[in-house]
Amino acid sequence: MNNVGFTTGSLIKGRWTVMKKIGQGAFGEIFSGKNIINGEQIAIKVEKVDTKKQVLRLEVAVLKKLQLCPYVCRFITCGRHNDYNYMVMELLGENLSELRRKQIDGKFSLGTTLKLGIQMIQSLQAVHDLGYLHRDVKPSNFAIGLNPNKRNITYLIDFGLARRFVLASGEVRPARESTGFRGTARYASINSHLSKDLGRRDDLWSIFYVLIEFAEGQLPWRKLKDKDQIGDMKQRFNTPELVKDLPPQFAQFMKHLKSLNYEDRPNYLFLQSLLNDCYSSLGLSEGALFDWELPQQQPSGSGVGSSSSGPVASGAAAQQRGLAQSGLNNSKVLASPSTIDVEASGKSSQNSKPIGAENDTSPNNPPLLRRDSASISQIANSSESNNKESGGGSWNQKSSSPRHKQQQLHNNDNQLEEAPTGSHKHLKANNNNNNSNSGVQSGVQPIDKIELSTQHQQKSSTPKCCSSKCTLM
Ligand SMILES: Nc1ncnc2c1ncn2[C@@H]1O[C@H](COP(=O)(O)OP(=O)(O)OP(=O)(O)O)[C@@H](O)[C@H]1O
Repeated sequence: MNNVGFTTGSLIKGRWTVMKKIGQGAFGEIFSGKNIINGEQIAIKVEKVDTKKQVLRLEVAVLKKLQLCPYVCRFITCGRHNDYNYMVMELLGENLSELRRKQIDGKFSLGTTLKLGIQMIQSLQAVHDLGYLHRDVKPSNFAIGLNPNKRNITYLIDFGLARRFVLASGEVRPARESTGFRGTARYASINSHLSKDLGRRDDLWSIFYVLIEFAEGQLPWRKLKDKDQIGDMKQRFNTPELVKDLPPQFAQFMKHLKSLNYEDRPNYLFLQSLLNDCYSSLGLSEGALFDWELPQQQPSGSGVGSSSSGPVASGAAAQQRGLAQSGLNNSKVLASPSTIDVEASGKSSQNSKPIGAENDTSPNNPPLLRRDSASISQIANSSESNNKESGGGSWNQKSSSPRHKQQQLHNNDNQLEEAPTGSHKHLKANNNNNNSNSGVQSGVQPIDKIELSTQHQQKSSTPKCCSSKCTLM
């Protein structure tokens, strides 16, 4: 992309100075920058105004509506500068694809994988409960916080392929007969390969594949480029064989996903409980550090999130990592988990804090959920499982998380992962079949219209900072 108008030193609206390019996606470029008035570090996503398939408008619309979710990147403002539309947002740290590639053997420890899985499920649940599908879940679309005290929080980014899946009535939109492929080939669900309309289950399938890659360092179809071949291989591996080298909870995870129909609400709590149980069986403490917080895994400084997580006691931390990597179930080794946390991270209040109740989604208490009484089978059989969805918009708006309060106050592994394919970018032959069997149109234009036409209904949750300024809106 010829980025005239967005070069280092450019000043946007007299407030945002552009620093350096930090990301290149299929749909635009991302720059780091700074608010010259208050010094806040920011990220700016830009898209040329004459780009054939513009997605920033949709992304802004979705991101604004998701601002109450503590696991979604904070939106700051948007507008137009020279020949570019831009969106200013919170600057995050490295994405999970970059972090995985920095690990020994290109994989995360099982402990880190499980904790990431729990956070990722929580963020997707929040998005779904607000009535949206993400449709491009992949490691590079999750980034950790930039500040040292947020490097244990994973934020979902990139809503360029998001889609509203509920009608104004709150019911799930009827599935379209054929929609074409949506997402990124490596992580897309089999349904996407089959051109089926995507539902909440499909975002969870992508999380499932992501977690396998995190834990094993690879997926069986990693070397394939052709999306149809990848789809074929996913079908072949659509059995517990895919997770035979992982703890049994992964097979149970898969079983639950397989049980879901298009319109079903996944049992997010059950899936998190599985990961939580697996984590407990490793004997790791709730406050255990993520792999990148451990001393030998400090970022090299090349990424945007190169902050240190504080002083370390390398022996304890390395021991923790070794245990997690090996998957040993030896709780005695970690007999003093809080000591390890305190020594290793220097931020004990956060990492060694007991985790709250199952529905606690506080970002400062993110890694695990406590399952005190209900057994997994009880949870699986609860009313949350396989219910027919009756409405979205149930994100916990009473969240007392600091992030939530803050929002109210002021409001690539891309070569490896491949670029996303979706309605915005690859309007392929399948679009001929995009007519809905329900009369709901498909493709980017109708989706945009739906997104934008629903804006006013949700205005109360829209940050004030941009309501009048956003030329994109
Ligand atoms: N707020 C942010 N802070 C820091 N880095 C970011 C931020 N937003 C995006 N990035 C970086 O830029 C990369 C690309 O961003 P994004 O996914 O939004 O663009 P895209 O054009 O939609 O990409 P893709 O084609 O991969 O879907 C991300 O993987 C991430 O590394």
